[in-house]
Amino acid sequence: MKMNKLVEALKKWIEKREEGVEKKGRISAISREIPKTKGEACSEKKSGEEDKNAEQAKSNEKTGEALQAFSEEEKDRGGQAMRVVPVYNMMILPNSYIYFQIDNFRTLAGKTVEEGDKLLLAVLHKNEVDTRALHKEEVHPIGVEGTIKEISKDGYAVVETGNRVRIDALSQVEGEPLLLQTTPLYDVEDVDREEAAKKLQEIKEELKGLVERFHAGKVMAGMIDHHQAIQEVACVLSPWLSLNNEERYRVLQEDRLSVRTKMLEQIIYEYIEVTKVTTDARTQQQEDYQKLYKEQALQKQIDYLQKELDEMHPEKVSDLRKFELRIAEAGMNETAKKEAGKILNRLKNEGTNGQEAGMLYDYLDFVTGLSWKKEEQKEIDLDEAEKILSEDHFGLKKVKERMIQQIAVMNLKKQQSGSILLFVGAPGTGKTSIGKSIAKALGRKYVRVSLGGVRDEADIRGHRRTYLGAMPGRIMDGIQKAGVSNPVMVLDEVDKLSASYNGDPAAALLEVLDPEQNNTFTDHYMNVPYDLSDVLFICTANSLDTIPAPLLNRMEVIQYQGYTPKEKFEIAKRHLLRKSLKGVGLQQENVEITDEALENIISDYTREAGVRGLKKRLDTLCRIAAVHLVKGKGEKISVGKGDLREYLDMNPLHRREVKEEGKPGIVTGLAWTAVGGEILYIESMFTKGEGKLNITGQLGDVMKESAQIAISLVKSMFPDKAKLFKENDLHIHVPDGATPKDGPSAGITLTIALASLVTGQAVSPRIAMTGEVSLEGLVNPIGGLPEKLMAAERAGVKTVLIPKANEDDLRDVPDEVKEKLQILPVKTVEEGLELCEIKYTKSGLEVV
Ligand SMILES: Nc1ncnc2c1ncn2[C@@H]1O[C@H](COP(=O)(O)OP(=O)(O)OP(=O)(O)O)[C@@H](O)[C@H]1O
Repeated sequence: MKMNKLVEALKKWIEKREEGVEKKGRISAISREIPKTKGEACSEKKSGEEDKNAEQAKSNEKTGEALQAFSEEEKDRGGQAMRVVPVYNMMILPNSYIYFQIDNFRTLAGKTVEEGDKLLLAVLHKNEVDTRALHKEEVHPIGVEGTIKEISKDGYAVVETGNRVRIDALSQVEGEPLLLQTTPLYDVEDVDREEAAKKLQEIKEELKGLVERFHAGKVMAGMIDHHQAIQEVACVLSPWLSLNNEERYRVLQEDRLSVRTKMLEQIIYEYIEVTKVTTDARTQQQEDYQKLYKEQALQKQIDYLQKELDEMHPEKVSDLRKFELRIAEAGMNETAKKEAGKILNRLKNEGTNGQEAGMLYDYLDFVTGLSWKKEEQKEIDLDEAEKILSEDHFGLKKVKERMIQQIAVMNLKKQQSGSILLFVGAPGTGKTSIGKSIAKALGRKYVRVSLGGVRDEADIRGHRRTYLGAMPGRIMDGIQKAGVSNPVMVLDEVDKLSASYNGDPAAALLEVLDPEQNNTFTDHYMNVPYDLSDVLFICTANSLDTIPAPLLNRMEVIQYQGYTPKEKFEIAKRHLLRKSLKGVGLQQENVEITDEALENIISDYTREAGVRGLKKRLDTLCRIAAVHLVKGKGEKISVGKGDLREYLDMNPLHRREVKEEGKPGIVTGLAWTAVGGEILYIESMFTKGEGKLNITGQLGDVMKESAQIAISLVKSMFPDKAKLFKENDLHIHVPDGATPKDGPSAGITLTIALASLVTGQAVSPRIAMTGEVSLEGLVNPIGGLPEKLMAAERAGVKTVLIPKANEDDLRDVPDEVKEKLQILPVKTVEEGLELCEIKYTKSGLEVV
């Protein structure tokens, strides 16, 4: 903008100047090019003497008293009052035209400047100087005389310069023009004029070539043509020259015309070259930008047209295009987007019939099918959540309470996930299905991932794509099925994971569940990170024994105790029957099962801690009702206790009930199994022999050790009977022979069985017991107490001996079970013996 203004102003001025020259008679080109020599300057001075005298008089008049400031001597030496225009970083050359911005010029020269005013251009040493009180030391010794040729309305002042002068003295009275004393300086004319004219022409051509690239190129080229001397060109270019003040002054200082001309040539050519390079670079950059903008604009147009076409013919949208759209819209992170883009390009290059096309296609289909967007955090109404949980599941108070706590914390912390819960319990106790209700209560998608039998790390983390038939892992597969990034994911049967030579899946699961790492979980197949931090993980297991400790550490265990017959009855009435009816398309009124029949199904046709078997029996009854209905035998079937044998087509299950009568050496024990609690008998017997020990019934190492402890304890408690162990072989058996059993909790049962054997005193089969025993005879705590007590109650046991340390666990035992049992906590084997009425004296001598 500024440059354009300057160009305009210059143009006008040059036109005007040309007119003036025409009128007055053109100044010879040579005289402009080559400054006047001393002789010429003198002769010219004479010819214009009259005018000059008049001008001088006018100037003197203006300054008046200011002249007084010079000493008489100085006045004699030619001291005169003159307007001094101090300049800085400007190209000041004799016999040329200098262009000033008008405002700037007025500041430097004074407000009252007029066309025709004489002045002296002095070069400052420093930029910031108080020009109203200028001192000789502040200006360079050589200046240039000049006359104001024009003060244009366009905002420019033009000064025509004359000779160089040496500034001998300078004096200033504030508010008055400067007084100065100068001596004219004459150039040493040592140039060949013709040669100089030729060089000037060359420079002008070069310049014209350069300005052609500019916006106002034509105007500028015209102006260049009018320059009649190299110094004029240099002065016009002054604002754009990258020279400092001193370098500029050095040109002015030079007396020899040949050297000065060379300097100027060099300066101008340098300017031309630098400008060429920068404009070339700029043009290149502009071209690059233009190309980019053009490309973008074209791409936008293509996208728009493609979209229109796709909308008109959705059936014709190609798979590649579909992937393109899905990648753009999926909300993927940068890495995933890049990877998907790369694979899409490979697919494009390969073509749909290429060797790898199938694999590439599957990959894109998978990653673009995932939801990458973060789901919004929902505020969950606790009452509503509680209601949903209660509607779907009967009982399970502890689980529901814990879940409500979790939701409250998630609400407070504005998080979508929280602690990882591990539901442990017997099959069919509702561990998996409550996960679904939790998802419903949270208003989130539910997905179940079964980990049963997983042995390969790749099952969790996926196969690398280089494998033939590579697939994503089960976790990412689950996420894709859920279609959201924040589902409730139930990892079923984490206790059934096992390590193999293909890596440890539990270790991979650690990464999935660890909140520190799971926001960048990288499935090998996807090869890009995915944020799992919003997924609410719930794990289920039947037992804790096989879960690796590091994995267990990350979870909060919630035990499922198994249901009492009463609870099963309620579950069947409220939930299972309805589900079974729905499963076969019947209504409530099509099947009537009497309460007695239902109780009988629970007691005689199922033997389980959960309700899965019960559900199967109800399904059978509903199927029979369906056949009945379809055959037109009636709208409804009624099922009473007596019909069960026929309808269920099975014998009542053999109920493990306690024996009626006790026998020495046989004692009732309690066991915990993955399917709930069970009663078992420890049987012991002496046979003729020589002190050998026979253990049968598939007992594990720990249980065998418990038998050894029991023998040692009995020997020490009944020393007089110890010889029995030496003289006879001892056989210990635990039915069911085919079921493996292990664990230390049969310690007390084994000890009392042996005590009963050696003393010949029978223990009532209605007394059952559980507890680990130490060599000291102390009874230590055991696990699974609620299940064991439920089993005892089912089997008709009346009294149960439990370790004293397990007393607290009685809180988890249903009241109806506690009501039916006499539960006796014991600290030592001695107490146990007493309660079983085995006579025993501390000395061990008084055994009856
Ligand atoms: N408390 C309950 N209320 C209502 N229905 C229940 C309850 N407990 C279990 N069920 C029902 O029993 C069936 C089996 O439950 P589920 O599959 O959740 O058992 P699970 O504990 O996960 O078993 P597994 O350990 O074998 O996986 C489901 O149909 C479930 O709805």
